[in-house]
Amino acid sequence: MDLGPESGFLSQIEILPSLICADPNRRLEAVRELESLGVDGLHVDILDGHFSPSLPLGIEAVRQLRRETGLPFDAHLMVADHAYFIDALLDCGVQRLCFHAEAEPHIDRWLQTIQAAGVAPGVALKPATPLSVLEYCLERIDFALLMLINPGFAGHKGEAQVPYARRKVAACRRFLDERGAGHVAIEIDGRVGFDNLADLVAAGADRLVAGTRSLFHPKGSLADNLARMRRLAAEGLKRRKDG
Ligand SMILES: O=C(CO)[C@@H](O)[C@H](O)COP(=O)(O)O
Repeated sequence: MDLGPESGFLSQIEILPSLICADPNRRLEAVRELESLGVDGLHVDILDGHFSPSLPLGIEAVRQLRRETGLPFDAHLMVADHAYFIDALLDCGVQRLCFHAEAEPHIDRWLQTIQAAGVAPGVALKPATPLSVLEYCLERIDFALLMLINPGFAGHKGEAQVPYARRKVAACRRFLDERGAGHVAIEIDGRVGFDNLADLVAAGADRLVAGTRSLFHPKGSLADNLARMRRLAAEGLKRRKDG
């Protein structure tokens, strides 16, 4: 699905700061700074303490931030109850919305609901979930979100990226291309860092969820870290294009 320029998302490799990685006491300032730096959108993680073991950001916080910024919201549900959260996020005004295939027996129904609301739908997969789950979603989705860690915590608290991250991203790119679904973007989430992002882009990732190992890395400013991410993303894309 090509949403075109009205989707609000701009560049080829997108860098999407993960809101749960910003200092909760400075979240609004961080959003303002990120907007001034020209990021492509904000990644909005919603965890419910049930499907995923933490509760870092609530719907009301998302609603308040929505009023404060014109940046597109790229929402990622890691929840058990899709009826409540999909309705709430559509009401908040997000531009993209994905949910986990593992948590939903009626995937196609929710993709249609999201699409009918004029929002770009996506399906998210936990690390060990096979890509075959995407087979009959391809006509409906704008993106596939590949989690490269198990849903739960941003970097300071959680586990390492899975060792097969690059292999899964490359396999997903092939899976999509072989089915004529090259327009479906691959978004990657979980420990995307300065050390691995060029490789992951070279393997086929189009959208990078930027967290504690890159954009919010404590050693640099947001501006410096973003510039470094952009350089590495461009290097990875060149490698992908050069084959
Ligand atoms: O979604 C989650 C955890 O469930 C996180 O992966 C954040 O979205 C990004 O944080 P880093 O792993 O990049 O620190």
